[in-house]
Amino acid sequence: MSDSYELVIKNGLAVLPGEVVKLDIGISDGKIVALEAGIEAGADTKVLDADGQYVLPGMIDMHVHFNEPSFGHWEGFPTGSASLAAGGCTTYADMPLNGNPPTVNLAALGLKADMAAGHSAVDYVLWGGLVPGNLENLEELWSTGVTGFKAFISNPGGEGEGRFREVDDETLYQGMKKITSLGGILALHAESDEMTAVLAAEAVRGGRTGARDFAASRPAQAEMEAVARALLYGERTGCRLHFVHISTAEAIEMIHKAKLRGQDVSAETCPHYLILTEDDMEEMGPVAKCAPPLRSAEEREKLWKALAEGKIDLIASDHSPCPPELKLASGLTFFDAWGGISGAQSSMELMFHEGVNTRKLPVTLISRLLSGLPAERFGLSGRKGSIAIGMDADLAVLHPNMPYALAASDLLYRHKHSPYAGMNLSCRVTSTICRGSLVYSLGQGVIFPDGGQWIKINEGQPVL
Ligand SMILES: NC(=O)N[C@H]1NC(=O)NC1=O
Ligand SMILES: [Zn+2]
Ligand SMILES: [Zn+2]
Repeated sequence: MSDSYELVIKNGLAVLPGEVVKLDIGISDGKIVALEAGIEAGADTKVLDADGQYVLPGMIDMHVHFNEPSFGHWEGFPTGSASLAAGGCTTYADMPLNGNPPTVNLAALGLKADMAAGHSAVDYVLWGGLVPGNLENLEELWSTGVTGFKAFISNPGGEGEGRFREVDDETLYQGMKKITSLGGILALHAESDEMTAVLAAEAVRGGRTGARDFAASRPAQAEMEAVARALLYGERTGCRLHFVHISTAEAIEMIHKAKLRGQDVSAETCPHYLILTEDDMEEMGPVAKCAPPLRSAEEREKLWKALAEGKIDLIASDHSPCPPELKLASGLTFFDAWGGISGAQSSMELMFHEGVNTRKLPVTLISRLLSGLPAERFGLSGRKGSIAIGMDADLAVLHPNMPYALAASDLLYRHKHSPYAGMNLSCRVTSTICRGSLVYSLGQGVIFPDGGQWIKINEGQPVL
């Protein structure tokens, strides 16, 4: 029996659903096949000694922008996925923007899938988009295996003819009806375009173009108004909803109340809203610009409280990279600079560092937000998101006490800028395993750069 394992991870603290147990993990054919103390490795078995380290389910990052096709010079599947492998992520979801053409019909999905195939270090799923004029394309996207649909309620920015556009209210409503009929789910960037557009224009007209002016142009009520509207439409259409990158506890509370009323809705936040503040945005400059913007330290504390109370469903990075000149070129105001934070490589370390080591939250809670809950919400939990017999062997080994200063040169992004560069972290991902293959180790870097597979959510199943 022992010879049949291809890999055994020995002596680690395995983060199982609800408990942490010191045991060995036996892996065969890319699956977890044994969970017990004292597994014996055969002569041909590779052994990874995780003594003193946590073995977590690999992160499932439901929100990255890798920018292909056409904007691979901003990021790309090879570099983006390598950075995720180095951060303990084993499955990610690529957004239908900021590549061009955006993923809003079958042809564009095919283009993106071709660019990803053979170029990803870890597994992935792909989002389709809901935009004005593509209602008729949602069914073909869904039946081909997209994980769900993404729409913007505010202007997504970006470049190029044919770029992704925000939805008008009628498209949002009709889109929800259609997605309900398919059995799909709609992810929303929820900020009021009315409010943000008027406030931004006023600020720019008045010459108020600094970091704090940008933050003031996208206030909490812009997020709350868009969440309220989408919840209303969701209630009337029965559409399953997922709110991406929620930045305020008030909006989390609105979503939580909708859940209690019986709505099928989930809320995501990102490490940057839990770690950084508006003060950091002013100090660091556009490298820390994102939308919704970073908030006050007080707001950040309220978000941690909501997280500890179980009101947040999942953590995702919203890695939205760009070339440095779009952040830093001389003459760019804060409003002109690209809005998006490069952070995907650091999500697990940041959440462990701040959530577990500093704030003393349970490892099982943080792990569930990074892996278990996203898997359950997006139809992956039969294969991924937890450490259990029969699951894909998607694992991250994390040393809980390995202080290091994150250097720009550690970042595997195509462009090595991030608000986290220079930060002192207390813990470190030392190995990442995807379907039983070691894809990253601290000593060797990214090892298996092209083995990731597209996990088609709906493949082979009739569209409801
Ligand atoms: N277009 C795009 O990626 N926008 C993202 N960036 C950001 O900071 N928030 C977003 O929605
Ligand atoms: Zn967004
Ligand atoms: Zn995004």
